[in-house]
Amino acid sequence: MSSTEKINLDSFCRALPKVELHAHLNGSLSLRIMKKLYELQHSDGRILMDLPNIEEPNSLEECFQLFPIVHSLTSTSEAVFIATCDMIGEFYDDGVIYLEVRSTPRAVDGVMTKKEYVEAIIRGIITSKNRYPEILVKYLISVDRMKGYESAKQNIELAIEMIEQYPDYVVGLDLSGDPSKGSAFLELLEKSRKAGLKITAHCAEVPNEIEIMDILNFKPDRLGHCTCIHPTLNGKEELFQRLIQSNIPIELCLTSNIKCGTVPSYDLHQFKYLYEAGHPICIATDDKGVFNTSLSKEFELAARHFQLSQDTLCQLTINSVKYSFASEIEKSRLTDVINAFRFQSVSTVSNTK
Ligand SMILES: CNc1ncnc2c1ncn2[C@@H]1O[C@H](COP(=O)(O)O)[C@@H](O)[C@H]1O
Ligand SMILES: [Zn+2]
Repeated sequence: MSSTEKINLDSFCRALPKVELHAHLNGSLSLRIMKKLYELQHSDGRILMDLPNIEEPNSLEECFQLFPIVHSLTSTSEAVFIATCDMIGEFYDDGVIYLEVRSTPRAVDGVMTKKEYVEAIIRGIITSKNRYPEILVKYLISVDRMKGYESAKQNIELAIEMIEQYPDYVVGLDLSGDPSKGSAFLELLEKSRKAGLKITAHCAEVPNEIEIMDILNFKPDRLGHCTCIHPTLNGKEELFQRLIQSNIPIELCLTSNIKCGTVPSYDLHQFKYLYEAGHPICIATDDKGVFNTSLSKEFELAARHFQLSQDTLCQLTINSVKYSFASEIEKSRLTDVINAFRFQSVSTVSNTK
């Protein structure tokens, strides 16, 4: 690729109206936002720990060591609110028109309850509607597989309460957390499905055939990663075929998998096999702060490594709208925005020929 082609792809990916379906709030905080939150703690005289040098992780283990550092900066309702607003602002600046942010309710003794944590995020989303009217934001409440049954139950009950109170904002549930630990709590997730919450589950970030089959049989609305399923990535052909038959849309986060070391190189990412099989997929960031990426960069990487045309990138974004947890009216409006861009960019290309 020549440098002019690279610049063209860069600016196309930035201009493309994008849809982000897999972003963890605390993992998405850039160094700039972390420094701002740190200064805030400092000025309040509430320093919990010094902000260490945040190095990019080289493994899943190193990645999971970073989250407690970020969590120490979002340990009050006010900090969670600011983090939410600023993170939405960064996605907006990157050309994202629809964002589903996910986050695990966290209580801090004597400072914040799980409900206050969730309400701070919702307040952040509502406030951002005025600041950034062109981006529509929804919230998925996360269950951390590592934190045990009681915590999972609390989060799910809270999610059920919140979808009743804030149906425009809280739309789903996310199963996440260190994939090498804990449990998927599928029987609890069933309860939230009955309450109308959509479900997305991290699946197969590490090899675990039994759990992968359990998750596929549970049929979440979407899946995250699905890395160790293809035979070239520590999976098996039967598992891959079972995944393809499920037709469940998969959120793919290229840089996250490379930096966590679960995929050896971009060219060998499961994107290739799923895209070639015509499986429903979407491009997402996972933790744009921790992995120092952006949704535009992820689109650019996918385009470069899998030879995707600009029109295919538009189509992938339109597909993401389809797999989102937005309402049908919202989906129709978002699709119109992307189609308008697609039409305009096609006519610009033909006019310059
Ligand atoms: C890299 N791959 C991943 N796999 C699984 N879970 C992940 C993750 N990246 C992030 N999280 C989950 O998101 C939390 C941070 O955001 P919140 O505090 O919820 O906003 C992490 O503690 C973990 O539970
Ligand atoms: Zn994730």
